[in-house]
Amino acid sequence: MQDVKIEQVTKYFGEAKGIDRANLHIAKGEFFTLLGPSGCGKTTLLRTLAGFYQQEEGHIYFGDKNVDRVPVHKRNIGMVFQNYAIFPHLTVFENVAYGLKARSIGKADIEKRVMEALEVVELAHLRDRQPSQMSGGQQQRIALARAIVIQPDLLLMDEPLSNLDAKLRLKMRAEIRDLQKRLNITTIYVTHDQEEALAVSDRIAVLEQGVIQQVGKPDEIYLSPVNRFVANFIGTTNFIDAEIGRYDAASRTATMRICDVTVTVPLLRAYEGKAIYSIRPEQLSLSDTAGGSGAEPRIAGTVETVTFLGEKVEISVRLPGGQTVLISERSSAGRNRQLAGGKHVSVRIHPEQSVIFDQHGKEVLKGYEQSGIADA
Ligand SMILES: Nc1ncnc2c1ncn2[C@@H]1O[C@H](COP(=O)(O)OP(=O)(O)OP(=O)(O)O)[C@@H](O)[C@H]1O
Repeated sequence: MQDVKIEQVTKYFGEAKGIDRANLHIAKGEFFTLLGPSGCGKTTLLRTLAGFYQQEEGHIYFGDKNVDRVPVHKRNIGMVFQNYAIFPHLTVFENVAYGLKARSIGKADIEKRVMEALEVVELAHLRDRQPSQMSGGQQQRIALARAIVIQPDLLLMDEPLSNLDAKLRLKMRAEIRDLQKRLNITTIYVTHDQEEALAVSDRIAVLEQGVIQQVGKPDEIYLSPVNRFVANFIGTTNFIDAEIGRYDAASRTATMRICDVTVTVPLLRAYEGKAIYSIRPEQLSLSDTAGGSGAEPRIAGTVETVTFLGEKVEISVRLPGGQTVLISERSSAGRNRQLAGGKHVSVRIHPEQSVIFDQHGKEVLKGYEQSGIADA
């Protein structure tokens, strides 16, 4: 097991940058996820780590060892791909044994190690089956067993659950997480599925167009996104137009107007003008009493739609000026049963739980954890 350091790694495809100056330090035993939309460079970074691609700039270290020039088969990496990549004409046992045979390991040792790996993924009883007679989830477990049987220093997984149906995906992701923790293998996992990333990872790097935007624990990424892209990509977020008024350097606060409400908010730096108020649907709430400021600032609005989703209800509300916000409430709140399109409500905007970005969404002006909100 190793830690992994990625320093200023850049990989071009012709003129285009697949990965642009990536810096990461992944700890021993960590479950680390590369997350981002299609084409953001996740696979490029993973393949560069594996040695399938040679970076044009920067360095990669496994532990203290620089692996820039080390070929794929000498990096001691276990890999699991989306399409399983198992051999259909070999049995389960033979598939898992394949990588060990290539390493000229003795027969008895191969038998022992393959069976141990198959025990880990709970497939030992199916050792003589052909993969074609097995389910997608089982085939992916064969691929996992094959990846771990070589006792890799590093486990790389590229969208390993994408070919599975939704229910199996949930089950397998819990299994992968559990197995990774038991074996304590440093793991780098690629997905475009933010919920999956939040559920399995110790830490996540969010990428956009080849550039790492943010690295953090799942809750940090969710609650304290560093820019509009991350806030938008992870979960659902409301972006409400806001206007920052006078900044008071002594108290490091400014007045902020959203629709017809003005509050005083702490800011990280002096700023005036247009801004973006970013808040999650579950951080907004509805109030029966109409409009106004007060200790809990509220904006008057009109319900547009109410969507029942089982344990929660999503309510979209049109605010003065025409913007629509999404509010999520527990179904058991009961009250939301009486909600219907056209009803006048007021929305509690909970400024203390918000993040405020500059007008371009590039910079945080107020973080989630900054308190000191006052009625203006
Ligand atoms: N072999 C290649 N030749 C040229 N361009 C490539 C190659 N591989 C990737 N790219 C480009 O590099 C960028 C990053 O691609 P990459 O496959 O790493 O993205 P990704 O985040 O893994 O996407 P996906 O989730 O769709 O697999 C994209 O713009 C892609 O078109």
